[in-house]
Amino acid sequence: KWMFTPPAELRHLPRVPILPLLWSYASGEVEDVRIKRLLLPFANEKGEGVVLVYALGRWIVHVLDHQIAKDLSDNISLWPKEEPPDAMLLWRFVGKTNVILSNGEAWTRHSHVVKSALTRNLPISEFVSLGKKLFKKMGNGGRIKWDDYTMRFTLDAVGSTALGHNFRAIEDDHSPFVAQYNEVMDGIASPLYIVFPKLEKWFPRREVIKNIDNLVNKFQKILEHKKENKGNDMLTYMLEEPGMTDEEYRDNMVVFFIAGHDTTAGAMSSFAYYLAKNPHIQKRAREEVIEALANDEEPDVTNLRKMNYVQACIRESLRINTPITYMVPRSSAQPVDVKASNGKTYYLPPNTSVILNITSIHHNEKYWPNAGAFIPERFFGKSEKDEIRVDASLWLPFALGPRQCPARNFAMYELRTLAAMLLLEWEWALPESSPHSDYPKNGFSPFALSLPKDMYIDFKRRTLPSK
Ligand code: HEM
Repeated sequence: KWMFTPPAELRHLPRVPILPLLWSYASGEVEDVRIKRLLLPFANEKGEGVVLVYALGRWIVHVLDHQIAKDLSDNISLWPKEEPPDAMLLWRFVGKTNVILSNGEAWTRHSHVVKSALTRNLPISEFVSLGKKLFKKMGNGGRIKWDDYTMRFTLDAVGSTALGHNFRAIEDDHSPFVAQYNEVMDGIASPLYIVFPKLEKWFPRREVIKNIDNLVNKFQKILEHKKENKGNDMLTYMLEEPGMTDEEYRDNMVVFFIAGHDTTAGAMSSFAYYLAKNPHIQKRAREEVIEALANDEEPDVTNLRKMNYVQACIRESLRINTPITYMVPRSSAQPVDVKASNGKTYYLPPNTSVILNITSIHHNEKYWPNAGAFIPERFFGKSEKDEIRVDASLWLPFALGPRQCPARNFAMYELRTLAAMLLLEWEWALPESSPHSDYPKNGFSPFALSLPKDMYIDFKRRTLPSK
């Protein structure tokens, strides 16, 4: 028996061959490529709905079958989120009592407050004004590092709509908040400490800890300010819901930042990328925007709803380069037999770490023929007007069941607003010899995010800069 043998209770499960996996880790391959190259072909060849994958010193069950994914997601009391390693510095930043990490009754309480804050208001006009700022910064266009611009846009979007606070990520290249936030996230995500969380105890990183505490303090100050100065933002709405401590309010605000900005930015980068690669799709989407806006100057909830094709392009971007590669591990205290759509059952012993693998479901040829191709028409029925309802267990960028993303409507409108504005005011193409010319190259992420990195795009103005 060697160190890569799974524990006895898991050995009955099909396991992805270890050598190609180790090679993949050693060569720094990103998650989405590894899934499409190793996990998915292995599972499909054997007709398996779950596979065992070795990662970070342990064996984890990945779910690739949509039926199992759905059953697990629907039953959140049987399948709570697993508690991640104690020592991780992430907890110092987000705390443990917030909507994304809690389970059971605590989760119900947090989720109620967060959902009601998110549904009070759809801030489309705020997205429009941030879009204008972004375009002003883009000047006359040229070669732009689009993943950086989308990140600044979504940071300001979540800052202004969630906290009612302007972090000046778009207008100020040296925004102190952006610099500090990035430094903290880079520190937390240091690969060495992710692989060996115990190092955090043995060799505490004082500089990183100081940065985190400073940043948490900033959020605390914003919270105190907000109590006296109510606005039209989620924090104000949350404060109107009783039953949370100051610490819990603050931790949930940090959660909004972490969950809300990279994900949406990645989706926006992918959207522009696929339309750059497919000029005919870009052209058609633009024609739709021009027609839907008609005499309106700006996107609003009514004209955005007329942009079915743009919406399909966004949904297809979220499928093909899904920002959250797979979900946070779940584990059940009880033994469970799970049943795949092909009838196979798998026995999962108590306390097994289970991961729902979104990328693998989005790239399964059985569900999505020609899965590697960007085809917005997948989301239409006979005509563009009759939008089909895709089975929610096959298109799951926002997850499934009670714990799916509470901000999916917010994020979709944020994406639709910027997409419409972009199509109206700009044309864009991928530079010749772009490293992304075959497929979008995502950055390395210890948090299972698949986000295009260093993605330069050439932009050309269609209209005069807005005043
Ligand atoms: C395109 C953008 C987005 C994508 C693809 C996305 C995707 C997801 C996914 C897959 C989950 C489930 C994670 C899991 O259970 O393991 C989730 C949860 C969550 N998301 Fe999003 N999200 C996006 C934008 C946002 C935004 C803008 C916010 C906040 C303003 C947000 C807030 C949250 C929160 C609070 C949760 C935790 C819900 C819970 O555990 O009950 N997300 N998101």
